[in-house]
Amino acid sequence: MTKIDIISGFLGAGKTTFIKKMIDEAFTGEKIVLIENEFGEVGIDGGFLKDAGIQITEMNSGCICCSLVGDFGKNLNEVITKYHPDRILIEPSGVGKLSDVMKSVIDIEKEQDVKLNALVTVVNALKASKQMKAFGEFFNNQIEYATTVILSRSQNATPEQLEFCVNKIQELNPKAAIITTDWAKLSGEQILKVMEGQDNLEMKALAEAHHAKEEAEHEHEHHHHDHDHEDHEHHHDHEDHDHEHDENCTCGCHDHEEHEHHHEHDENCTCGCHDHEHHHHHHADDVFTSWGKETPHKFERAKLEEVLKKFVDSDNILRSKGMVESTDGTWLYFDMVPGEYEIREGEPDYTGRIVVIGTEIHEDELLKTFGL
Ligand SMILES: Nc1nc2c(ncn2[C@@H]2O[C@H](COP(=O)(O)OP(=O)(O)OP(=O)(O)O)[C@@H](O)[C@H]2O)c(=O)[nH]1
Repeated sequence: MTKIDIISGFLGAGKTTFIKKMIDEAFTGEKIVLIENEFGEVGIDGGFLKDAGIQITEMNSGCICCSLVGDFGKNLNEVITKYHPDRILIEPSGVGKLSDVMKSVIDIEKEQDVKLNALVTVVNALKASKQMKAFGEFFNNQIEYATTVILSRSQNATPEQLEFCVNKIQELNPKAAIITTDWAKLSGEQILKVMEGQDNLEMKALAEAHHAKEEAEHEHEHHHHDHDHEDHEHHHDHEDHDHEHDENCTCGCHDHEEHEHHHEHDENCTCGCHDHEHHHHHHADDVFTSWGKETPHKFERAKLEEVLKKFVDSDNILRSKGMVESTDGTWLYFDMVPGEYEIREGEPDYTGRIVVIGTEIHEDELLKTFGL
């Protein structure tokens, strides 16, 4: 029996850092496969466990819960048949919906000797409330379906921030265990006990129900499209119907009251969706854009800092990471999430790689910013 754990969390929350800790401390002796889904085209994280004997499967250029859903199921099946691992860790892209990833695993449970095990969501304690507001559709889904929520950076949060964050999480999911202690102070074993100690039956049922509801609404939208021009009255019926369903919209647009008048107010919604009349669910691919570049360019460390500082201050860049050669011959690995960035030295890689993910990003501007 292979255990399948899903470690979700918004862009830059700390999923990879957390997985690394658990592999080092809690999964020793187990045969592990890590399936990593990076939203960006250029895989960055894959290299870090090369030497740890962990089998890594990277799926890039899209989201395993939307554009890559079929490939994901196939990949998962192959991994199980080929490696018969003790445990598969799935790290969905930061903008994946946990319920959709769960659904794919639940489908595989019916065919293979596997068990959907821990449902963990990593949340940045310093940014949770802002991200919840801005990207609710993706962010909240990851919290709603988790059985364990683990806070990253809790050591840097004020007591008020921490309490506020926990209250918000509990509003969305009163049942999840929430790990609020700085995870560096906890052993991997302690965390594993919490992760595996939660019953996930209810969450699985909810995820299946959620999926079925989305499918039905999707059908309904198609139906709506089909009848748009043929039958005017019918069209109006459906419009009213849309209004009735406003309160169920999870699009992350902040003002649901205004949503009732969505025809006039479309342009104010920040959800990135261009067509409110017909789309009540969004795919990450519609809302977030990722840009990736492989480059031999040598960077001054100061220049890289300047770029990352600019990103930290911007409203639309949500994540940047990569590794580049520096002008002094060392290699600079960098990570940026809203509010913070870090640059550290690392091993040379086959070429420099840069990823930027955000809501309104333009390739030509980014090339200019990086001096490429
Ligand atoms: N101070 C602090 N930094 C953290 C913590 N967790 C993650 N980070 C930093 O946050 C950045 C992003 O962490 P990752 O583990 O790569 O986050 P991720 O969720 O895998 O990010 P994606 O690649 O966007 O999916 C890195 O610079 C980490 O060092 C934490 O608990 N405390």
